[in-house]
Amino acid sequence: MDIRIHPSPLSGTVSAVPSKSDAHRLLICAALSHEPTSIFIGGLNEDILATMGCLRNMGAMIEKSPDDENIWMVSPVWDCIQDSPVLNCLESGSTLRFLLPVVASICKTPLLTGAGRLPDRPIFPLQEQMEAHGCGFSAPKLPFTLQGILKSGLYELRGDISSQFFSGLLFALPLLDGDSEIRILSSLESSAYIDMTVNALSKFGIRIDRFSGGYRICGGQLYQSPGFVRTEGDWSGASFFLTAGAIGKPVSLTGLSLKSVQPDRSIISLLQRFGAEVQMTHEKIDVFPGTFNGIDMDASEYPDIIPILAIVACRANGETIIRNALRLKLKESDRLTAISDCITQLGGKVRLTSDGMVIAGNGCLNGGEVDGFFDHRIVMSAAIASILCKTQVIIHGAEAVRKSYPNFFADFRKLGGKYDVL
Ligand SMILES: O=C(O)C1=C[C@@H](OP(=O)(O)O)[C@@H](O)[C@H](O)C1
Ligand SMILES: C=C(OP(=O)(O)O)C(=O)O
Repeated sequence: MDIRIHPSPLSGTVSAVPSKSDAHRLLICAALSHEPTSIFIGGLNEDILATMGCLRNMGAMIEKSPDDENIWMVSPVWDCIQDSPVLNCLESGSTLRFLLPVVASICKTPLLTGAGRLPDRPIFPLQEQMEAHGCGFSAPKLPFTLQGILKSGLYELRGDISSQFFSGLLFALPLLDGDSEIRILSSLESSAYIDMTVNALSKFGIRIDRFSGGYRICGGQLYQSPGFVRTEGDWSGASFFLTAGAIGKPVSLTGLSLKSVQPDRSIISLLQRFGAEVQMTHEKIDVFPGTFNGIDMDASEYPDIIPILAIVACRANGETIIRNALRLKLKESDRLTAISDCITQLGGKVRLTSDGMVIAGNGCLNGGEVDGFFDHRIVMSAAIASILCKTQVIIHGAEAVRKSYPNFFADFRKLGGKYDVL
């Protein structure tokens, strides 16, 4: 689907969509519990559906409540566990990397598969450690079958490729006989995503001990359902419209928790560093434009908001430097190449560096035709970039938004955005 946007500022209020990061975690914990759990998820997307589909095939029942279409009733996998389930992770890195160690702990010969760029996204550090702990892979990349139940023990992983390897192990290791330890080799990036996992696990009675070099996990723990849990609003999806408020006219977002541990809540302090004005209450967050100056930022803790921050940088005066961003190459697209291509096509100035990029902002962009790179965050960033453009913006492959935010263009229109589908 190609979309033509006629530039105009956005303004008004939208509600945050549910966080897929939170939903994946709550669904997995619920499926591993010994009692049913009801989960409030205020809307689905393709990645959440991928996790639901995999858990169903492992043996969980996941059904919409007859009383409320946003409540999903999850019955444990244990009631109907399958020996050889097929797990189609679609394009969801989280689904694959979270469920790999989990399914290897409880199913004998699962088959895992995926779509889009997923088979080419790295799993080798996790794979190596799983192989060293009794689990064989039929192939180095998707699709593959696993053989042999995972064993407890000492796991050693680099911390600078994906935090999702750690999250996956933290879901699985409490289920095993015997205690385990995960040691972090190298610096740990995206650490707040692991905090999100530890947080979700604690809601289900699972204890993880953090020490300076890693995590200690007692084996033989039981997931205990809290009965009902609620998925948080998504700071990552909200970052696009919060940015619209910063670079255009005021925008408000509802449904976001100020106490959330989601790393992408950093969008607020980063927009403030650029010069935006932000007012926050428990009900809503209002973002207003300001005088923007370029900043120097480290991308290692919040990789998913870097594409939209690169667009903010085009609005600023002077240079913005983005450092420690190499992990962006390992996402749904090579996001460093994709976002710099988008900025260049729209008439902005950007250059790639050895670990990120430098953007020379001058307040506005021209407009033009951009590729969405089959990547939801690139499509949404390009749509928000149109606010800075003088002429129309055509985005190819705009349907990629369904991965995390299927109603993105409906909310864009609700805020006054003007587009037609070509
Ligand atoms: O744990 C999670 O929910 C996520 C972790 C991050 O991945 P990496 O740790 O691979 O950077 C992030 O990019 C992804 O969108 C979601
Ligand atoms: C990278 C992302 O997700 P995942 O790794 O789960 O595919 C994302 O949503 O930006």
